[in-house]
Amino acid sequence: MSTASAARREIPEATVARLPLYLRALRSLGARGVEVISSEALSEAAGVRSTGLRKDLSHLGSYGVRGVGYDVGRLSEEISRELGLHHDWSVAIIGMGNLGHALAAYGGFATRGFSVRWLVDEDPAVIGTEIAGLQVIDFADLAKQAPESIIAVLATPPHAAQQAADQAVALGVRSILNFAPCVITVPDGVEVRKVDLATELQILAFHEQRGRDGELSSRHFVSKDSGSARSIGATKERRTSWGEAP
Ligand SMILES: NC(=O)c1ccc[n+]([C@@H]2O[C@H](COP(=O)([O-])OP(=O)(O)OC[C@H]3O[C@@H](n4cnc5c(N)ncnc54)[C@H](O)[C@@H]3O)[C@@H](O)[C@H]2O)c1
Repeated sequence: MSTASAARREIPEATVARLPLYLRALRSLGARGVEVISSEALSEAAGVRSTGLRKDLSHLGSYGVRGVGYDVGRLSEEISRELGLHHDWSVAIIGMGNLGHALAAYGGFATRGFSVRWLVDEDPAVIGTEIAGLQVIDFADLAKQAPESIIAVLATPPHAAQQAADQAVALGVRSILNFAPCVITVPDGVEVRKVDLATELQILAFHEQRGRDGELSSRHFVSKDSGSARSIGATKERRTSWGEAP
């Protein structure tokens, strides 16, 4: 199938969200010299059910070879292409406080095809300073320097996030990763993804609490205040079925 027709193919949002998990697992397998992988082993490596994985990959037109599995290199290529990772993306971080500093200093984006090229702030005391080898600029300079297609990472306080998003959108930004704990409104055609560690912690707390409640009720012979109950909620060690790489 041509790249153009692949680009037109509808892929469910839930599948798109899992593609990076498959890609990470495949790259790790490839780095360890694994050339072919069964759907079961790949699903385990990615932490996804194998039936879901087969369905997801069928959206890409990848069905693997029955009884053999998926070619690790080829599938990595297909997923990378589908995710648009065959060229570098330029990223602007907006809000250069604690989080902005940490994100700017993180080297892991570049190895995955995302170059942090602009650091933006509105505070005159911050503008002009150098962070991780880049000079912090304001929106006016971003407008002069940035090409059309950039991804904006919002790391402003929540009260400033909407204004910062509006300014980014006015510059033509169509992709925003929002770290601020608030909802931002954007016009049609602009994609917003949200990262919120506090929400993830709350979900973990929910499961931790459920696990503890279940443990306590099933282990009714252990007194709650005896101090003898084991720690609970530990995750089982995951084992890969393809064994260790040579
Ligand atoms: N998603 C997460 O898991 C997560 C984790 C930590 C922090 N946060 C959030 O990230 C944001 C930043 O946190 P922080 O500790 O770095 O804050 P901070 O106060 O240290 O830094 C915020 C920076 O944004 C700048 N700023 C404010 N308004 C701006 C605007 N309109 N345009 C450009 N820059 C602007 C400020 O000058 C400052 O440099 C907060 O919203 C915080 O809640 C999210």
